[in-house]
Amino acid sequence: MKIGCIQLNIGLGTVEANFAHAETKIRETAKLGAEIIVLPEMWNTGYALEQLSALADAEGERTKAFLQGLAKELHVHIVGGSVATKKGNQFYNTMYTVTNEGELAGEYSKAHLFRLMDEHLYLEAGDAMNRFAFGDIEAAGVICYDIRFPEWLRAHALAGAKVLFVPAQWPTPRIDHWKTLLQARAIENQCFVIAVNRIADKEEEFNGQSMIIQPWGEVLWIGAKDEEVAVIDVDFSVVDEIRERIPVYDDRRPNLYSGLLNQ
Ligand SMILES: NC(=O)CCC(=O)C(=O)O
Repeated sequence: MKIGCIQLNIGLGTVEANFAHAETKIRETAKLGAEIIVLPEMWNTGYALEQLSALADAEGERTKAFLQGLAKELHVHIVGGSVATKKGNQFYNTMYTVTNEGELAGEYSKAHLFRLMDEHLYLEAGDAMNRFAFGDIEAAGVICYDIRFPEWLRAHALAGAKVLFVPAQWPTPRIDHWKTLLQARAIENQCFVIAVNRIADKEEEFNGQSMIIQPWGEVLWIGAKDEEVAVIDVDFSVVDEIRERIPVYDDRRPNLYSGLLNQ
């Protein structure tokens, strides 16, 4: 399966330019043969949180139509990163995934809000999981800071996900955390992790280094520190083989610790 990762350069609050740029890059990635395309976090607005009432996508309608139209036309599955949305009177950081037939496969609002970037002051947290499938590929999606919560990713793996998609806006000063956490989540859940970070000219420092990690922890690809489109071939069938080799899921002792986590 060919995975197209787009390390998008996102403008702060420039919604029209961001949509136009995303479209150009999605078309370019599809032309390179990608079968699944992945975008970064909050690509419509960047972290223009103070301007959400003017900029957020009402009920995600524009984003859904945009992604569904391109997915169908280009016959490519899209993990639509995430966008700032307004649902009812509240704002969210929402991921939409669509199949290559243009069907909405998943909708998820970030469950863990990142205080260091003021998300808790402007956004509401989502409270539902994000499991979906692209054909026979069982997948899940979480957003950026969510990767610091291993229980949350484990819950998605226990629900059947074999590939975890992680759109992000992860700043450069903590890029070592990013790399280590992603690798750990892949190894402990025996899943593929496909994580796409953004690029920025202004704002905080964001310099990509997106990653595709296979379930044994091997890094199959790491993105450049600049805007980049990459298409990487992955073989999802190794998940089952690795889960048989070290049967972590059979050896779990949930009775021992699930109560302890519930506090
Ligand atoms: N956008 C985010 O959730 C950033 C998370 C982050 O930087 C972290 O260190 O965690």
